Amino acid sequence: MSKKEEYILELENITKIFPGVKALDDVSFKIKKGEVHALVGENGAGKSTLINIISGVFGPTQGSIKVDGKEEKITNPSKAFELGIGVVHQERNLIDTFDIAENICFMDISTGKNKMKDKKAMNQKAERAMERVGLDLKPWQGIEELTSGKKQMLEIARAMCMDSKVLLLDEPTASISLTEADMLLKTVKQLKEEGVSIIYISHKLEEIFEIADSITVIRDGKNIGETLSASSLNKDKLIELMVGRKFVTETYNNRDLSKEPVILEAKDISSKKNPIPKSFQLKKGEILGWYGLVGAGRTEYAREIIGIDPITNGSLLIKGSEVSIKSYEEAFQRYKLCYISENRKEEGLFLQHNITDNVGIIALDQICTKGGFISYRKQNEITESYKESLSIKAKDIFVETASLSGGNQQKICIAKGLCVNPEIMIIDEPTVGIDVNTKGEIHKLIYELSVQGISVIVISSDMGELVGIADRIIVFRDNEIKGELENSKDYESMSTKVMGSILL
Ligand SMILES: Nc1ncnc2c1ncn2[C@@H]1O[C@H](COP(=O)(O)OP(=O)(O)OP(=O)(O)O)[C@@H](O)[C@H]1O
Repeated sequence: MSKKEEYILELENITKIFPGVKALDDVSFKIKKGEVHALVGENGAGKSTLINIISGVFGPTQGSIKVDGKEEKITNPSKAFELGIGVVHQERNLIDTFDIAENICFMDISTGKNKMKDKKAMNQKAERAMERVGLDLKPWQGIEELTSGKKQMLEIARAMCMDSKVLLLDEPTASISLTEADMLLKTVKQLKEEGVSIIYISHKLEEIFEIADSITVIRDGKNIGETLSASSLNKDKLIELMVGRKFVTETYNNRDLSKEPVILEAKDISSKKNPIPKSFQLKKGEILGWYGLVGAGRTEYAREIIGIDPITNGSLLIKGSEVSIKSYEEAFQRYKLCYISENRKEEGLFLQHNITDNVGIIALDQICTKGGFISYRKQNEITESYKESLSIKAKDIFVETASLSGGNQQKICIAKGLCVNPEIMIIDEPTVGIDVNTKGEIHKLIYELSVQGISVIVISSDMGELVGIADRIIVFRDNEIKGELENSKDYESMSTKVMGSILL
């Protein structure tokens, strides 16, 4: 077989320099037809930059790309589409004013193949695409009301129906349910059988070992060694290659919190949106895990507690006194209760603003002078101190937050939460899309906050995460609390108990 036939995509000596940052430094790898090739590396290693270069979002500073043996200049996304390169980026790329079929057939519309004239054909194409990924929606439905998991699956369906020769998937399972993820992995395997080549990025290493044939490790923008066959590696070895040293998972021992006072208590609270009553207690300095699959109703419950969705029945007590929180502003200003959203890009940060402005907006009461002026000196001092204490990796505090890695963005969200001197923190999916090393750092941070006396609720779909750090775990399913478990810190026995509660 000639080289032209063997490799569908070849990246040669790709370098990308952003102002002040060398995101990629001489990266090369090749991918064969019908191969699943994983790209792994820590947050900020340069994986998404590579995906953006292959899909024509921006060009490389140096280096070349060959598609099917021929050198190509992929100067824009339409060119990538023409070459048979489909992509699902980390950020959602759907148009709210388009219905499902129009979103799925977007490239047909924008390249003039179907100028929305043949709606029936579009609907049929959308139905076939959705069936392929197990989405049971109508093609004429709007997309605004869809959950982020469904939107993600829609983008995957769209990329899959483009008849791509190469499909780029950048963290496709970060915000979808386990069932959806299973379906996605099955579809990836099926596409591979059909001869499609797939570049797959994920921080979930189990997935990598389940589907990848070959793996390229990127560290600080550089290739680490040659492309490796997945079967020659194990998880520990892969982590070592990613982080550049032996990696040891920190363990947090069980604590006796029986004498600590209850800080937050919900007694049978429910709302219009979520009428099933639920109760729990949170002690001072406790880490309480809320486990459940995506869609189990945990975020909705948190929204009731922080005053976004009004509680219609039951009572909420803070330090023993019944409270009625009317807004999130009241939650954090008056009750020192802060919430860190799972959706850091859309709800957690002003992405086009720098780090110090993101922190300053929350710390206004600390940085405003008596005359109402902002003290930028004070604002920068506060931001610098969080940059230091949370080990936020950025050139300086004036860097645009959009350009930072997911892990560093998450730390800025935590810094913003800390600005209100919280007594209670609810952190929703703290490590989605975060690499194994930074995940460890964030767990340590949460543990340290709890040792300082802050009570933390961690909402997570990652059982390993909760078994690692939580003192107790509450299990959610279908908007109900199905169980409450002391954490033995033994993963096997906790999984059995959690699954037992879910199935009850
Ligand atoms: N538009 C940009 N302007 C400036 N710097 C950027 C830009 N995009 C990315 N970077 C920087 O390039 C480097 C690589 O980022 P990239 O997003 O490619 O990493 P990643 O491996 O995909 O990380 P993650 O796993 O968090 O998605 C980082 O230092 C990032 O801050």
